[in-house]
Amino acid sequence: MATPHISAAPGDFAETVLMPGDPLRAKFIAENFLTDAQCVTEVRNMFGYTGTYKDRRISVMGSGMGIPSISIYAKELITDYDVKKIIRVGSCGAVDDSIKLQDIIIGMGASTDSKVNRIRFNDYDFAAIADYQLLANAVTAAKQKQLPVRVGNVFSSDLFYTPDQQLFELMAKYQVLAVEMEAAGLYGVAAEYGAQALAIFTVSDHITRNEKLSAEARQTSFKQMIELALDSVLLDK
Ligand SMILES: O=P(O)(O)O[C@H]1O[C@H](CO)[C@@H](O)[C@H]1O
Ligand SMILES: O=c1cc[nH]c(=O)[nH]1
Repeated sequence: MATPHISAAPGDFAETVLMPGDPLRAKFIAENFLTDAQCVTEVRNMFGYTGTYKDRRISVMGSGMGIPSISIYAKELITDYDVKKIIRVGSCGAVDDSIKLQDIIIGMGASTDSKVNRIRFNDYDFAAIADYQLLANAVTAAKQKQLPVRVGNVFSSDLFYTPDQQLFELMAKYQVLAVEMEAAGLYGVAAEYGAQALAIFTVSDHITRNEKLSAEARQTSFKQMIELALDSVLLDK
């Protein structure tokens, strides 16, 4: 049955869904990495597709920007479409000095200034963490490709344009690698509804060094991240 935000029919989604923030990145992934991809939902232009990657049925759907948006789609995919695994494939802004543009980061945990996990966890601190098996598969796939990745803590911010620039120094001091806007919410939803989740990022900006990827470099490095995510799914038996 359709939900308020997803018009797909039962069974239209695969067990695993890759989720970029941008619905056009979902379309790009479906058209360039999956075979026989069918569009299964387009409510609000938040496109979702299901196709095949190396004989494995896989879906890809945009999440929109920010924790409220990904929380809606992730919850409905899990509770109404029987999705078991969600892998966010996003961009991020690095705050750690040792990280460079185009690096790939795997979010082992996600700190946040959002209240969502406190709302669901009786106002206690909830450790928003990746699913261990999905994380281990992504690290194994990266090793097989000889693709260097950084694994660690990211910060899911409610504000893209934060007025508090000192926050970035605090993050770096606490070994947070990068800032993005959804992982802590995704990990909270997965915990609440018994699913598995992981977030992988390409570094598109370096915040403290004020650097940005060119459009061309963004495309190439997203490709590496997407192939890493897809190949990590194949390691899942
Ligand atoms: O590239 P995506 O996946 O959208 O991720 C990042 O980009 C958006 C901000 O520009 C936020 O959604 C942030 O998390
Ligand atoms: O949330 C984000 C994503 C990419 N780059 C940033 O600076 N912030």
